[in-house]
Amino acid sequence: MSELNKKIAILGGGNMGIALAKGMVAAGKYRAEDITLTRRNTKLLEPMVAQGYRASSNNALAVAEADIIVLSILPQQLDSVLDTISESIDPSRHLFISIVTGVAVTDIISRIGKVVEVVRAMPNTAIAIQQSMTCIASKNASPQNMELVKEIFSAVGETVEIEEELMSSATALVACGIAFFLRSIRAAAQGGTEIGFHAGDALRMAAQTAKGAASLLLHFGSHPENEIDKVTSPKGCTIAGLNEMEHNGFSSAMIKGIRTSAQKAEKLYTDDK
Ligand SMILES: NC(=O)C1=CN([C@@H]2O[C@H](COP(=O)(O)OP(=O)(O)OC[C@H]3O[C@@H](n4cnc5c(N)ncnc54)[C@H](OP(=O)(O)O)[C@@H]3O)[C@@H](O)[C@H]2O)C=CC1
Ligand SMILES: O=C(O)[C@@H]1CCC=N1
Repeated sequence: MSELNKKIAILGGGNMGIALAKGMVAAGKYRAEDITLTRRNTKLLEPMVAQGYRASSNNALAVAEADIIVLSILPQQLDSVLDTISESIDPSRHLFISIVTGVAVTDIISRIGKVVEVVRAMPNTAIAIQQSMTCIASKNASPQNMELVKEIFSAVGETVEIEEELMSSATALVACGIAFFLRSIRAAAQGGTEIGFHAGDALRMAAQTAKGAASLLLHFGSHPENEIDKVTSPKGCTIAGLNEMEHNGFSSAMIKGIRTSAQKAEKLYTDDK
């Protein structure tokens, strides 16, 4: 069965569920009519229905009609959703993709009570514009299904396969990371406004500069310090600004924030029990 013929049920049509659905269709590999999004308040899915997607509040029916099931609910919503779909699951047919933070493959299997293939994926919100960084891991998926999941997420950005044990770290670095970089861009724009630019101009200038910095690393495959060395003139203003930031804990704040996020991600599901 080609990807274009597979039916997909995205359980949890919220921020990520919608972004994934849109990204998959925009990438040209999937049809909106083959994707069903579920949520309890289906009224909020009407704009998606207007674009050809299917919407439902019936998770069990959506699963029964699908080949691929994407779990995109919050960790604290997972158990009740799995309980409502367990009878509709056919392990010989269904492939599960879970983007739920902090939930292991074994957690899903033991809640369902059936040995289904589960691939965990950790994308970020840039999936909406096919610019996600998605980390993928599984303990029990076949190589073919791993390949299929990689293809799905490659259509909406870059992918990397990691050990499942590193999934919480991946959550902090790539999923939460979007917010961390956005906050640093906001801070740059606030600095820009203080030194003379209108807020809108400062934000555009900061965002394009951040894009340029990331693009340099991705284009040359270089280390940030190599690129920084090219900016910092001796006795210049860049090193003066950089050192002031470091004296105030810039790198340390980012490192500690990422570590705290990873620790929180690891406990999101279990702490809720
Ligand atoms: N946001 C992000 O950047 C990222 C999030 N994640 C993970 O992805 C998952 C989804 O996150 P996100 O999209 O941000 O969260 P949202 O809260 O936006 O989406 C969750 C959706 O699940 C729906 N939902 C809740 N209960 C049910 C139910 N019983 N049946 C069907 N749908 C239900 C909610 O709608 P309703 O209330 O109408 O039912 C809501 O639309 C989380 O596990 C998160 O940790 C992973 C990577 C990045
Ligand atoms: O904040 C959260 O818990 C989710 C998981 C990763 C990004 N957002």
